[in-house]
Amino acid sequence: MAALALESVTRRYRRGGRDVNALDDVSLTLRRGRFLAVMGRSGSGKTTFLQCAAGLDRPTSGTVRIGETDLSRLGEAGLTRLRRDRIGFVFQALNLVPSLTVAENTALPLLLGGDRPEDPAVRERALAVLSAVGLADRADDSPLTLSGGQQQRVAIARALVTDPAVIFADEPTGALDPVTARDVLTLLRDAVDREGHTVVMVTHDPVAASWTDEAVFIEAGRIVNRMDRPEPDAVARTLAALGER
Ligand SMILES: Nc1ncnc2c1ncn2[C@@H]1O[C@H](COP(=O)(O)OP(=O)(O)OP(=O)(O)O)[C@@H](O)[C@H]1O
Repeated sequence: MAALALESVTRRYRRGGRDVNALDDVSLTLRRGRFLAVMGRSGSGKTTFLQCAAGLDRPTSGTVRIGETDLSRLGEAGLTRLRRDRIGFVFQALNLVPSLTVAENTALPLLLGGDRPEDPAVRERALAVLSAVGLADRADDSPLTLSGGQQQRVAIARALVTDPAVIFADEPTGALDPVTARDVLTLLRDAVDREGHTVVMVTHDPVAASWTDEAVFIEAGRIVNRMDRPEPDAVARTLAALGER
């Protein structure tokens, strides 16, 4: 079964007195255990794609499914629960809470879901995912004492903690140096290969895209190209060609 399926998804905005299709009739199916890159120039619709696919925004028309759940059938409370329990988010802005420890930040989706902080299973789960990202020894530190790359690893641990159906990452390496970016991409790749997770990553970077199984290229809200096993040079050429269309 598909982890994520979009069918004819359109998201229309009204801007300056006219309608703009930020997403225009997009269909896409992603199997479980796959790593997808979403690429395109600035303003092409990548963020809108991610927001519609992750239940942060509602399409004007079309359907989005996470597993068997049709998002359009969920009310606001149902969507909030789905985002908390079945989706993992990794953003460029790290969104860690400075007053909580690394372990508490990691466990946050569980705590928001009603698990009790003193429940030993909660800490155990947080430590398990922190050790998967190599940070178990920093569990009781403040995130403020971590480097940017380490903070991004905590964000990945937090995205993994609920064992979500899909992890959405928006430019997760955008603010990192190439070596640290490589560490973060290795973790996402491992989450797919070892744990069978499904990851959707928005990126501008052809090297980051080359860590994925498949890239889709968006232009003016439409998927205009797809590539299996993307290689950096081929991705860079395809991106450059988008600019020339
Ligand atoms: N809330 C909004 N109201 C009106 N227009 C919007 C809104 N959000 C996005 N758009 C428009 O939709 C189009 C796609 O925007 P989107 O943010 O999805 O692009 P993007 O590919 O993520 O860009 P970037 O790489 O710069 O983040 C743009 O033309 C943008 O101006």
